[in-house]
Amino acid sequence: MPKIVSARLIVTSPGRNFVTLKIECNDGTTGLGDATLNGREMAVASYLQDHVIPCLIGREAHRIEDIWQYLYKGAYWRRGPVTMTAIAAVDMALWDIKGKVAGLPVYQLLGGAAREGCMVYCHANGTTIEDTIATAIRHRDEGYRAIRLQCGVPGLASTYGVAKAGQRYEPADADLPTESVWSTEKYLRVVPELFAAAREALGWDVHLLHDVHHRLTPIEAARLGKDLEPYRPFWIEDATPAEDQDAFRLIRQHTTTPLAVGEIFNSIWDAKHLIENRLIDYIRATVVHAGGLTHLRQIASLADLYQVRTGCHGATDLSPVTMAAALHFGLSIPNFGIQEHMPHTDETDAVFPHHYRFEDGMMHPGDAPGLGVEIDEALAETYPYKRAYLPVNRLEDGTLWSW
Ligand SMILES: O=C(O)C(=O)C[C@H](O)[C@H](O)CO
Ligand SMILES: [Mg+2]
Repeated sequence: MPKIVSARLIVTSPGRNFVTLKIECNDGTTGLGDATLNGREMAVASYLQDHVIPCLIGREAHRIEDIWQYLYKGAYWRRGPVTMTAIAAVDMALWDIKGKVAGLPVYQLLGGAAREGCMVYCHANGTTIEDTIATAIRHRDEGYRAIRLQCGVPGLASTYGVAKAGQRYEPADADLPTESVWSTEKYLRVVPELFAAAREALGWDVHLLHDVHHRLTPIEAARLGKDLEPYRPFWIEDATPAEDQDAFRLIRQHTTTPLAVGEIFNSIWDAKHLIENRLIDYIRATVVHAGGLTHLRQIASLADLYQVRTGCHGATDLSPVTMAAALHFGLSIPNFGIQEHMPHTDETDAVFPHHYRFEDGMMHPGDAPGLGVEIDEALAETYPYKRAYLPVNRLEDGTLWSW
């Protein structure tokens, strides 16, 4: 049985910040786990460095469930994004090690392939409806079967999900948070127009998605859901902040547009009420922020009982280690729905060489033993950490709002 002899953190910023945990065993096997929490990276790094790593040394790497329980129950203080991201990093690294020792890709350890690949959705965004649709057409021609549409809102200087001209979309800004201005009224006018134009241009053979990003009240979200119904969206995401879980009951009373929630959830307890009351259709909790494969498996199993499918978060702040873990997971579970795919920069891909691949609208984790991702530590060292934050949002009168 391999025993853990060392664990260390690699913090690197090849275009954006990533925190990676590398665990090494006495037989020389190593495993990687993603510990990135956008805008709060160093909190997780410290949690791991100061409080988790000392407890790992000498443990049997194959005892994944026991180590998970030890870190969760043993901390006394349970749940929360920092704790659960730290536990997730350890969990991913241990599955990686188990796969490498077994000579099997992680999806085989999780039960084997339940489908040929994981359908992914990409992002099309633009400052205007026309730009957004031009990008969506390009993505459809690249083979994507599902596309998320976000466009600029006339009258607002910037909008969530929309890149600055000529740049890739990356929400975290260096140094201190930028402030953006939000108007629900202006937003609610443009989104139905975007979807009408998209169906006109793209037809009906491609899934269309949209992220509201926590900005609407329940009744406004209900109106958006109704307005989009004629265009059959695959889902609207984070239609209202999910701390208020009964709000989703109100949205449901008004619309059949499917609802996706959960990218900021970190535990099964965040998702239980929404799933058991059939208030959502897709659960977006991820490997990295929801306690690793060990815990996400429990969330997905609960969801499966209620015909809720997965739609895991996959923005660029989730490292290639998480992307690989998500694909092993998605390939193996019965109730996979869709996986978000926002390709990383070339710099990030060079730091994290990987085996996952995109083909014909689907992604596959590859068949390398373990997760199938490595880290080029020498290259990682050339990209030092840079403090960065997500923006904050205010209404036009200055009231602080959800971003
Ligand atoms: O990808 C999505 O659906 C997002 O909402 C992206 C988030 O804003 C981002 O991951 C925050 O770190
Ligand atoms: Mg989102």
